Amino acid sequence: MAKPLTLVVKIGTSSLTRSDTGHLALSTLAQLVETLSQLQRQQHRVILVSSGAVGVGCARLGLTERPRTMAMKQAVAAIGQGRLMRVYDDLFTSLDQPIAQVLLTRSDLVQRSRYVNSYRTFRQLLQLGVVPIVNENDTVAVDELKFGDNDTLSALVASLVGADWLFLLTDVDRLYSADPRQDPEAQPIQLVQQLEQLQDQISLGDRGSMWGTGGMMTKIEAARIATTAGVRMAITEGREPGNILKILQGEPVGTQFAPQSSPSNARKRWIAHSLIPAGWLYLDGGAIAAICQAGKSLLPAGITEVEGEFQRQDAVLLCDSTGQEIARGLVNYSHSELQKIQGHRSADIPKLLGYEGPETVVHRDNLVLNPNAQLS
Ligand SMILES: Nc1ncnc2c1ncn2[C@@H]1O[C@H](COP(=O)(O)OP(=O)(O)O)[C@@H](O)[C@H]1O
Ligand SMILES: N[C@@H](CCC(=O)OP(=O)(O)O)C(=O)O
Repeated sequence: MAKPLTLVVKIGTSSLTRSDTGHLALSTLAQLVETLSQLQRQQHRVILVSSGAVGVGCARLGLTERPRTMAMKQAVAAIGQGRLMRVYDDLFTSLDQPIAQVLLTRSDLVQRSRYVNSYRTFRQLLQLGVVPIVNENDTVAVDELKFGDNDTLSALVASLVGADWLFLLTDVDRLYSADPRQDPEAQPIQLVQQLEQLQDQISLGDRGSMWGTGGMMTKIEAARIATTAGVRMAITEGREPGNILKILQGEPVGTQFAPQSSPSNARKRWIAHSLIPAGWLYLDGGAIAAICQAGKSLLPAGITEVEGEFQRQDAVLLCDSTGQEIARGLVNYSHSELQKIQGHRSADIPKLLGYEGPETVVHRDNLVLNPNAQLS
């Protein structure tokens, strides 16, 4: 038997619902459930990230377009999520496959203790042979702390659990050089080895289908998060969930994205992808060489400028003089402390602050090089 893999599968609203009526696409859902149950029986660990709460809620209320206000979106999602889970439970139960509902907000992945807790819950569910079904907790999420779209959420979940594969099921069969709905000349893209090369090859329509959010833009962002966390990714047709099996057998179906790095440790993945940076530290050439080439920690002497308001242990971006991101990490000093010690030797910290502090501003264990390098 093939080695058991951890697989995250995301299905978008455009595949779950019929664009003509807004009703659930039951045959797609049934095939998806069959495919995931089969993978589970083959000992793979499967997580489903399912959109659709807003779409299903709208259909329930007979709304003909996506709600615009936050309160309406949250109310509609509350209506749709329960109905969606009921359909999943009926379908999975008929194949004897237990499921669980996991609703996450961005803050669950920002705070270290909640991130670790979420990881433990996923691990336990997978050990129990359960398929967790994940969605954003739309009903309580606030604008500043929203994933915003489930492409990003699914990539962060894949990074959290250290998945082998992330599959994005959508209403086009793959990524094209341009939106195929608008450009009949759009060329299919089969394999993406390096995300930065993609930038010159494609143009992305700025919106998705009528009910989807984000279009291809958020799928490319998901690819950046997943592949830099060492996860392989594929974009494929949602109406053909069996494509997942074909891709796992090595068939060139959909668009596949090679991992950009070997998987880093879980703490570094958290720093790189889950945290929301609160400030910027601009570095001189010596500091950049020390952290990039020699793998050293960041010392106050190499900082030329501090921007933003942040506290100790917040996440910050480390940039060169042009603002280009070099790395990101957890900072040992607040912005006001750093303004006093920037450009100085570590030995002078007690004199400048009036109290002892760590020698490093960002310790190398809390520093991740170039998490965004692929798109910069
Ligand atoms: N370069 C591109 N290649 C393929 N599809 C694209 C591209 N640019 C934009 N799109 C659009 O993205 C849509 C899928 O995104 P979206 O509607 O958000 O799906 P989902 O609900 O699955 O997240 C497609 O229907 C397609 O029209
Ligand atoms: N959390 C929202 C999904 C948001 C979203 O990303 O939708 P989609 O682009 O269809 O995957 C919902 O359940 O309706």
